[in-house]
Amino acid sequence: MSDTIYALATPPGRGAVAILRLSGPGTDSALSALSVDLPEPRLASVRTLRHRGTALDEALVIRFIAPHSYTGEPAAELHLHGGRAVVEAVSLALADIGLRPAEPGEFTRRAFENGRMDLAQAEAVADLVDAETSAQAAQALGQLDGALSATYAGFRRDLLTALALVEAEIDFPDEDVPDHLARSAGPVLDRLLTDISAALADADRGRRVREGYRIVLIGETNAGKSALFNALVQREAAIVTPIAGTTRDVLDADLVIGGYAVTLSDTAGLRETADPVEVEGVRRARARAEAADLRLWVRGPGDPEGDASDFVQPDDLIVWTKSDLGGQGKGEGFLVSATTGEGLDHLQKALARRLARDLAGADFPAVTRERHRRRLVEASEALQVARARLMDAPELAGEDLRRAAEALGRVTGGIGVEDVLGEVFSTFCIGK
Ligand SMILES: Nc1nc2c(c(=O)[nH]1)N(C=O)[C@@H](CNc1ccc(C(=O)N[C@@H](CCC(=O)O)C(=O)O)cc1)CN2
Ligand SMILES: Nc1nc2c(ncn2[C@@H]2O[C@H](COP(=O)(O)OP(=O)(O)OP(=O)(O)O)[C@@H](O)[C@H]2O)c(=O)[nH]1
Ligand SMILES: [Mg+2]
Repeated sequence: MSDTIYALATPPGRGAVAILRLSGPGTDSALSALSVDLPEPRLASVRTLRHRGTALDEALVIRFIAPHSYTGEPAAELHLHGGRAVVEAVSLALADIGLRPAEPGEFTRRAFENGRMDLAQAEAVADLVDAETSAQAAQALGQLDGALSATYAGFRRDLLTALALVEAEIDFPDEDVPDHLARSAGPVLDRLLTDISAALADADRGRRVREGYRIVLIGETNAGKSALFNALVQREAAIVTPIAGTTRDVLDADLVIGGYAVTLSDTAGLRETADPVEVEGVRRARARAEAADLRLWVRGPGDPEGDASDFVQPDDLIVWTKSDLGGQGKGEGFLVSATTGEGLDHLQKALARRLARDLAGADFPAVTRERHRRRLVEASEALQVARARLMDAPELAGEDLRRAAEALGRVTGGIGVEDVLGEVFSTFCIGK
């Protein structure tokens, strides 16, 4: 049996109301120990909390009985007056009564362990608490609602159908014509492989929403990258001087464009140089540009005509700077001035359109974390091996399918292959 835990559910410090949350089998006795006459479950009730003869607060108490609580255990919330002394006194009283301060994430961990939510939903709780943009919140809420879990449940259903067919072939090999397996399990596996490849091809979308879309400013020294960076983040974050080679480190700033989280990076200007500090800066600039989701190729009026194919990609955007100096730009791209602000609005709108193009999708992404992507890759690899062995070595194919099922199962956690196989097999007739 688990112990009974407590934690402050609201931010630390002074506030109008502070909420202490309790969960575990000792919840009701803890309430009684605070001389609370137990309220009706789920009915907010005002009670005076006392400990060792002293009144601590007049609190709003909500009591939950198992399994109808967030954790699935007996639980309670103490809505206190949000003064530091009140919170401190009630916390000390709970510890004195024998409750233990919760570890980070422990309430949600208990909810997971008690089957109130799966692993992907538990991750969604963390994402929702961390969400700072509307897109992050919407994605986390969808995942909490089970959208990601449903995708994996679909994959597993197809996989287990194929596995059941393979197992049937192994158990009753003589009853079928030789190409039975290829005809029955083959198409199921092919469709699943196609669906998983599509999910992997789309794997960046969920990650870009959750972690932020990475935009990197890249170009020659003195092109005006740092001035543009400052204009976009609306503060003097980067040093701007007329000296070529001013920026050496990569400078990151978080911003929100069109409801999406963006990490914008300013980098060292690209040039051949003997200065070892700048050489390292240029190396970092290139590495960042390569890893980015979008590069803005920043070009000054005096920049040489260059072939940028080793650091920009076809879908990247070109920004011509210093339009106030009379330059018109030398081709396609956006014409801006960090000094006057000309063209910035236009550029920002184009960025918002690009974000919407890359991040908005009709379907909920199958991947919002690297962990999900790795499991999908694992499953896809095992499935390809299984597909190739289906005819000649059904026993081995069966093992590969189990490996794939396990990889997929780990995304949402908990469900063993055997459990679900039992479910699938129960719909089959004997001898079929
Ligand atoms: N005060 C408060 N606000 C909160 C939470 C909380 O725990 N306390 N939440 C926590 O993060 C979120 C809400 N999530 C919750 C999910 C389930 C249950 C719960 O008690 N479920 C029961 C009863 C459902 C019902 O009302 O019918 C159940 O599922 O059986 C409570 C909160 C956001 N707001
Ligand atoms: N008139 C004008 N000058 C600009 C503009 N943007 C940048 N400059 C000037 O151009 C020079 C170089 O600007 P930076 O932003 O430091 O250029 P950079 O690309 O970051 O250069 P490195 O860090 O050396 O790679 C500075 O003197 C800026 O004041 C602009 O829009 N208009
Ligand atoms: Mg710079």
